[in-house]
Amino acid sequence: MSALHEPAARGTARVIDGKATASRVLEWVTARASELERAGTRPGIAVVIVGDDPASKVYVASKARAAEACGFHSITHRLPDATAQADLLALVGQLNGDPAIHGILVQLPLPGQLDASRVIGAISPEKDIDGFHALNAGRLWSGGGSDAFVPCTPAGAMLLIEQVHGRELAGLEAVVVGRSNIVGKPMAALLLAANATVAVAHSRTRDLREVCRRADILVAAVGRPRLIEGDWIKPGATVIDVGINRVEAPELGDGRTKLVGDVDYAAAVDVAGAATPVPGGVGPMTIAMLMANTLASAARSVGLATPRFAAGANVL
Ligand SMILES: Nc1nc2c(c(=O)[nH]1)N[C@@H](CN(C=O)c1ccc(C(=O)N[C@@H](CCC(=O)O)C(=O)O)cc1)CN2
Repeated sequence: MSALHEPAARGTARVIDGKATASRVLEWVTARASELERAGTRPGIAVVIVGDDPASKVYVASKARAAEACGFHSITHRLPDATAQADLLALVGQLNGDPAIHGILVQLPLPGQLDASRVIGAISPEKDIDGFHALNAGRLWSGGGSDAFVPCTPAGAMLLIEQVHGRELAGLEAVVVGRSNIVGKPMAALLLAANATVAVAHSRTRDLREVCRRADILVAAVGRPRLIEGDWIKPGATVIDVGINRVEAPELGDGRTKLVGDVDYAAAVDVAGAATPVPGGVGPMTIAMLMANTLASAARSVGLATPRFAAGANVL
């Protein structure tokens, strides 16, 4: 085992600071965007939100703020809850043809009358900064990574893993708990592309605890508050918590709530070598990587190579 892969001693998990890493990515994007604009292309992003989901409204506002801070041209389309599929598809079609827009994103989840996979399928793959279009998913799985837009949450999680292990994960076992198209599956593809040995576990996996205990890198993305307990974690493992669950917090009084991940963080830090907190771990990386994907799209639209941010190994 190389020095980079050596686990920390029990009880001393390093905190992987997603907020700080996201700031570094955003600074880097801002600098590259300004160079691109000086060369004649200002990156443009369009965010579409349908309905009034409170969390979605917060995320969309954060995306618009980040885009403006990066110097992008940014527009947000807010559509009513009862929007018809045809109207949403018409808007996507219009944005596909707008040369000032390099990245299009439709905030999920969508109201029940709308078919998310048809809407995602209507976004031009060259403007699909979420990386959810089947063509980009296929490119990711078939190793055509340089042309693919990689979904933002897994791409951000990989940058956090890179800080602990570097880019080469050969010899390490990774377990991804969760098999969504947005996180679990692309996460597995990225870990595999970095040469980790990858297992994807889910609600029907037999003896999930034992499967998790094999992991040198454990990624939790199931949306079940504190599902992963301390004794599910291999001592010294790197634990990446993608879950963002709002739970009641009686200790705060006044019926208040708080965010927790899919991992019991207090227990995990006693066992893991490194771990992401919630909030402040993977979450902030999602928006930073969205800005990086928009920058990449704008660069590609004028035939330039895709600019890439490198996190650097063992910088924690
Ligand atoms: N079209 C998309 N829809 C959704 C995506 C997505 O990537 N594309 N992901 C999530 C929501 N999301 C971005 O859209 C998102 C979630 C969480 C965070 C974040 O920064 N979380 C913070 C806590 C924020 C809080 O206090 O509520 C953290 O974890 O520290 C950013 C973006 C679903 N929909």
